[in-house]
Amino acid sequence: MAADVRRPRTVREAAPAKVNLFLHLVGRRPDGYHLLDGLVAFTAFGDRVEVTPADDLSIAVDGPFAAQVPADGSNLALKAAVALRDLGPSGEGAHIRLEKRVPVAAGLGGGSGDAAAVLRALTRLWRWPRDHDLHDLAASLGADVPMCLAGMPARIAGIGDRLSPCASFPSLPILLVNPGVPLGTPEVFRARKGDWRPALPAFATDDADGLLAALADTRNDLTDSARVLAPSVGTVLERLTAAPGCRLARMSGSGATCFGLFPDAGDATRAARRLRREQPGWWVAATRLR
Ligand SMILES: C[C@@](CO)(OP(=O)(O)O)[C@H](O)COP(=O)(O)OP(=O)(O)OC[C@H]1O[C@@H](n2ccc(N)nc2=O)[C@H](O)[C@@H]1O
Ligand SMILES: Nc1ncnc2c1ncn2[C@@H]1O[C@H](COP(=O)(O)OP(=O)(O)O)[C@@H](O)[C@H]1O
Repeated sequence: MAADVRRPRTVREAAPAKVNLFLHLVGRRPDGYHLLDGLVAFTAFGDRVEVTPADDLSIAVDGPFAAQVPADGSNLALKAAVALRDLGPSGEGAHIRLEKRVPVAAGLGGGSGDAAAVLRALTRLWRWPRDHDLHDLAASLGADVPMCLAGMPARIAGIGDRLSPCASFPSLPILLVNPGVPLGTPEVFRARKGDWRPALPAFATDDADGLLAALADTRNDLTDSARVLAPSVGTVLERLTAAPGCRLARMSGSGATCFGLFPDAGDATRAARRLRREQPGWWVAATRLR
């Protein structure tokens, strides 16, 4: 029997939620973009992307947060597909199904993660060489897209587009909590006041205790401006800080999602249950770093 050389009918890719474990602002470029020093990691929780062959490019969005994102050419997932197709020789199409499970404008890199997952999925569907370098294409879609394309824990520099992957990383339980207030990234950067910091030297991220100790000397420099725009960020941080077993409570990216790191998964699950009961309007997800 001849080998099956047909194209795959469906390719699925995860779009994990991104978490900024710390985020320091170290300067500003003439074009207004901020220079960052940070540590980014991904969670076992995220959106899901599925691509199937089609003549043209199209997208359909479902899932709990589908109503909050456009299902047209302004969706970053479809923009990524168009940019990739335009780079290739054959002008192929695909239908994209996006399951939107991550809250939108939430500091979890939702749109960037979707764009990165579409790039991974389509290069598989269209059988592009595995080593094709998509960094510049990803960077043209957004500062966060290259880190989402790499999809691994990394120190970040530049405007977030320069990555130094971490050699090893603990699979710590993490609780993600969003107070249900969308926060626009440009508005939060614009509202930020204060000086620049020097970039930190590299530090080890091999085990939970070492990582938590190193993170104690860091922060998210966008927290104060996010709190001014969305005071409920402060309430979420207070509740996470008070949760038994929470070793670090902090905002991710430009907010408003905050996270708690818990060495014990049982503590994270119990805190999630309590917060869901007491704050039914909040979005709460207990997951792990990966
Ligand atoms: C803040 C971060 C931290 O990881 O995450 P999110 O809160 O978006 O998840 C990112 O830097 C967001 O990256 P991303 O959302 O891809 O940004 P872009 O679309 O390129 O830029 C949106 C706007 O944010 C501001 N921006 C973004 C990145 C950066 N290093 N400096 C900036 O000042 C600029 O005003 C820019 O016009
Ligand atoms: N696939 C997508 N997922 C989320 N947001 C998207 C997407 N495509 C476009 N957007 C738009 O991008 C903006 C930022 O959303 P998102 O990427 O979730 O936030 P953040 O940058 O805070 O992580 C929103 O205003 C949203 O309408």
